Amino acid sequence: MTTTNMPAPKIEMRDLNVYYGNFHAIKNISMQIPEGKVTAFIGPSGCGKSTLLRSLNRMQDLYPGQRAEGMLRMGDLDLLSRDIDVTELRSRIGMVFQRPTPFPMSIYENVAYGVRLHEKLSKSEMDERVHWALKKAALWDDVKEKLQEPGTSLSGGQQQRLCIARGIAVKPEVLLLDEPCSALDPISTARIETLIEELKQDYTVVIVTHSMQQAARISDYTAFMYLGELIEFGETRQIFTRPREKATEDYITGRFG
Ligand SMILES: Nc1ncnc2c1ncn2[C@@H]1O[C@H](COP(=O)(O)OP(=O)(O)OP(=O)(O)O)[C@@H](O)[C@H]1O
Repeated sequence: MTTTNMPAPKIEMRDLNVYYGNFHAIKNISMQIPEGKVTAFIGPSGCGKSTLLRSLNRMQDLYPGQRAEGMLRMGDLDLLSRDIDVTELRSRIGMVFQRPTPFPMSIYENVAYGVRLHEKLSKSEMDERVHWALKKAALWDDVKEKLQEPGTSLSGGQQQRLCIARGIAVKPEVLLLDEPCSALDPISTARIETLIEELKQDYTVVIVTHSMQQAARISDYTAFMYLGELIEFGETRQIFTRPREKATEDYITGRFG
């Protein structure tokens, strides 16, 4: 499914199907995720948003019995290939989860850990990278005096920003966010939303959200899913003001079901 005047695609999928055993979770989805924009996946619980998101960086491989078929590419890279190096892939397509998941190590190490897996940096280069990522994640001022304290000592909102810092420290091309604000208070949510707006200058962002307001505020493109199908995909402004499908309209106006 494409829309007019769409920016260049970063990730393309065609007739993508994902199964858990016999259960058909993602049904024939075709979509182009635009580069340098924020794309939101919305839809009622169980429609397949997280499954689709996890398929993009093969986090879905961790779910037993799952399989994916169809076409899914980032440039020339076949994202469904058996031969893909998933560790390398996840450094190019990073992910932040619903609940903040800091590693049981210091704030500094939380950010440096992933970088060490992929790059050989000197101590000063690593210090610079950690500083850069924490600043970009709007966390530096909160933690600059206590980088050696455990990541788990931070508040929930700070932990989520730490996870975003960890995600961007490896300089991915795409950042996947699976309901990143669902465990956060409104102030932390607002900070993360501002951060996402800034991140799209450097990254392609895909976010799963249950909040219509959040999708409308921060995304450029929106995909509405229902029962594993992509019902409508387009510019967020169009989806929220002139949806083409009745189901989309019912969902965004809260009349669904
Ligand atoms: N590990 C699994 N094994 C079997 N079925 C699963 C598994 N994970 C998800 N499913 C099923 O796949 C479908 C899509 O689930 P998914 O979590 O992707 O939906 P979602 O739209 O992200 O839901 P929510 O908004 O509630 O998080 C659901 O019917 C769900 O029950």
